[in-house]
Amino acid sequence: MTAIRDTAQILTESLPYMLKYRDQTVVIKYGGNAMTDDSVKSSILSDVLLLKTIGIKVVLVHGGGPAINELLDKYAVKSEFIDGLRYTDENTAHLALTALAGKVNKSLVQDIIKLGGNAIGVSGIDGKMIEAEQLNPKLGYVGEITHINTEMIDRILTTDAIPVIATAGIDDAGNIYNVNADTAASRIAGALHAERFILLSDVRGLYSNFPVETSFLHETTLSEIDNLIKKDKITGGMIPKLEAIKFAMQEGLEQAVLLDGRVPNALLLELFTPEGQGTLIKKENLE
Ligand SMILES: Nc1ncnc2c1ncn2[C@@H]1O[C@H](COP(=O)(O)OP(=O)(O)O)[C@@H](O)[C@H]1O
Ligand SMILES: CC(=O)N[C@@H](CCC(=O)OP(=O)(O)O)C(=O)O
Repeated sequence: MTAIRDTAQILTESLPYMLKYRDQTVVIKYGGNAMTDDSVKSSILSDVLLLKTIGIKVVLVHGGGPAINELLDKYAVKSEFIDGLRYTDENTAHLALTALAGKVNKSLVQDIIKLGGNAIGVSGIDGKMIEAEQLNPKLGYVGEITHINTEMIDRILTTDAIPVIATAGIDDAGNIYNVNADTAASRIAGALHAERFILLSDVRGLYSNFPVETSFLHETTLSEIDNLIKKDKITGGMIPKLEAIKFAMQEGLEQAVLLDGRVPNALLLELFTPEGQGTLIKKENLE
């Protein structure tokens, strides 16, 4: 009986948050290592489906670095990263699109349908959703995003299906670009004026002295992040993530959350409890 009462209490306490986010847009970036474990994937997708079911306009943007690596290995194509971005020749750009828009995107759609929901998977090249140009000749077909067309996402959001977006870019000449999924997701969240933008990763959030647990930051600002980067307290894959967020904030995104996708029901705990779980990044401290 107590357990049932506890459940009822939890549901009641989450009501204000459910009402807060109903009809609001929540963009979730899913990628990296949080993708490789099937039980983690299933927990994340069932949370995503629950958000959709209670009336949140949820948009799932995904990467899939490990799936790209696997396909490149299969064809014995070597690849290297320069400052966190994969050097991409034309063949690699097509293989990256195949891995992301084919394997990863369709398996996410399949899993959402298996859970009882509905999803429409599209890539950034469809409908010119993600327009891009060459970022740097040294990186080959790595794209710099020039424009996000939100029309198709808006249309899917009027249906019962969750938009699932594979991040690839295209230019008017039809060249396909490999774009960093954190960057693409940040730009999509900015263009949609999302109420919440959540980046799922395999770390609890941001630390001022990684990995010292007591240095975990529940909340931070862009200027604090700049200071930490200057002091070399933020390194590796976290830097492009934060740069992507910073850029999107300059374009209008209000906030972003770094969240550990490995924690069961991380999305529900983040959105529907007062404490939150990850690191909330704001433009500036308004107090
Ligand atoms: N200050 C920091 N706080 C948190 N993580 C950090 C920090 N500095 C570096 N990192 C590293 O950044 C990693 C997250 O980036 P990355 O592995 O690229 O994520 P993804 O799961 O999207 O591939 C963490 O696993 C951690 O090793
Ligand atoms: C240019 C570039 O580096 N693109 C990434 C795209 C995938 C990605 O970003 O996926 P994750 O979110 O899983 O890391 C790549 O080729 O790995």
